[in-house]
Amino acid sequence: MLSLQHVTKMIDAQPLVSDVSFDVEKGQCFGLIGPNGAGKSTLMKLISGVYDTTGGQVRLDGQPIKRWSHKKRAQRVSVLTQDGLSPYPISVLNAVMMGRYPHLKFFQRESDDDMKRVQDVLAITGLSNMQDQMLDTLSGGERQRVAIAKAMVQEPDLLLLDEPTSYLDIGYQTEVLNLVQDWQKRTGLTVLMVLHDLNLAAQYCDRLILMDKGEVVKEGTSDDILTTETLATVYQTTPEIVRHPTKNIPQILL
Ligand SMILES: Nc1ncnc2c1ncn2[C@@H]1O[C@H](COP(=O)(O)OP(=O)(O)OP(=O)(O)O)[C@@H](O)[C@H]1O
Repeated sequence: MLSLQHVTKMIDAQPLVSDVSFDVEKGQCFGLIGPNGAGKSTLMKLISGVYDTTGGQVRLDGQPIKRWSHKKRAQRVSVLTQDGLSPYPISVLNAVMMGRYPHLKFFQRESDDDMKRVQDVLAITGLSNMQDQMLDTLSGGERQRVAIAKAMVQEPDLLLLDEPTSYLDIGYQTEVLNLVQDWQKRTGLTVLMVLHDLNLAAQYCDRLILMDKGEVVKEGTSDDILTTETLATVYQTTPEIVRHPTKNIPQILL
């Protein structure tokens, strides 16, 4: 579904991302992990089309996304960042409705069908009773939920999340990731997310890609990646690895 082939990005003759290749199949959730400055956000910008690649290609369903129109990209790829939606004084309903815009023609008004999709998503995300509330009166966690609802009504094939849980307490962290996971299972959505929390990455991602200095160090399951030896090669620490008592996945202790 998503295929990166020898993707490289240079800025001012500095390689920010070097020769990165990997494939994500439809319906999979991949986690992008690695230390600060590893190139994760740059890679996300290359995939979403914010940056052009200096070398190599990003393909979606076999087609180079570089050649896609902005509109087509907006219909198929949705991006969620750590900040969620900015706290503008617009209602939750209107903010979520904006997710339908890539599907509307110029000056076309939202149809009853668009409104139904929005109402369905507000119900799924538990936002129905907040739909008239203004975004700038919501907490960061609530705004992140609105951002997910907006992404859902966009009905993308690929969801890119760049540290979606950074500013959230543990309750909201699991809420946001559970919402994404339920959505993924319901629709076959493909997900690529940057996470600093390696324990959450192990719990929510099918496979992990460990990056350092702009390169992929290793790709594999959480069992392949979350080992003391592998993590010690890129993080300046040697964590203990334990098994999650009920989920049977590796978890780290510092
Ligand atoms: N526009 C830019 N111009 C020059 N250098 C940049 C630019 N954007 C990022 N960099 C540099 O590229 C490197 C990778 O940055 P990037 O933000 O992709 O890393 P990251 O893995 O997402 O880091 P973090 O986990 O800290 O968010 C860093 O050294 C950063 O300073």
